[in-house]
Amino acid sequence: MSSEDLKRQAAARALEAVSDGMRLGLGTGSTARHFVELLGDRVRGGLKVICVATSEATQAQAEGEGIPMSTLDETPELDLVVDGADELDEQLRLVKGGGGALLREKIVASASKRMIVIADDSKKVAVLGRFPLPVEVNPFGLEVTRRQIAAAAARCGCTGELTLRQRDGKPFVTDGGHYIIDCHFAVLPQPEALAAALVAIPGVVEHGLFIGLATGVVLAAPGGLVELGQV
Ligand SMILES: O=C(CO)[C@H](O)[C@H](O)COP(=O)(O)O
Repeated sequence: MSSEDLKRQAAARALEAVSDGMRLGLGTGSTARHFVELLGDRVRGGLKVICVATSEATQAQAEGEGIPMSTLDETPELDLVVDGADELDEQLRLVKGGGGALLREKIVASASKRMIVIADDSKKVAVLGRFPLPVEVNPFGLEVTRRQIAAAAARCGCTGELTLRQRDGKPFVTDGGHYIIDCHFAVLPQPEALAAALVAIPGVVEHGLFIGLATGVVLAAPGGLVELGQV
């Protein structure tokens, strides 16, 4: 079974948690893309939902599927967000932002009663950190912020290369107009302490550690689906 098949299976399971009248957050990335496609089928079949996207890319996909879309200003309370992740652990702590949408993803997740994460089982790790931690930063004072991230991380037991994310030879720019520094720490021994240290840095807009937000996880493995938390 291909990795895309596994992602679609996880997406299909999450769709079972959706019912008529729900206000939904739509995640970003290749796994969330399957969910939006499957949701589009259900909407065309008569399901009534209103949705908020976590990125311009997802907004465009959802509109193309004919899914009724809203904004967080019009719909500030959501019932459920379904999103992917770059890494997750047994405690449902996540690393997100591989697709660069972490800020909107976190705002949408914070507005939602429940967050179901969908992924193939390669994303589950014993200790977070194998996937470089994305940190969204203001372009102003980039080098100051980079040094402050390195110092704060070292106090939390994390060392490694900090690289400015690039696309086509230029800094990658998020939907919010910010840059992303990818932190290659290999392990994050104290995720909560690191999260608190990063948000205290003035130039840091947001970081990719999602702690206390996911309420359920659907992992697709070749042998079947594995669920963590409440799905
Ligand atoms: O955080 C994200 C985007 O900012 C994605 O959810 C994450 O990168 C997972 O993507 P994929 O489903 O393509 O593996």
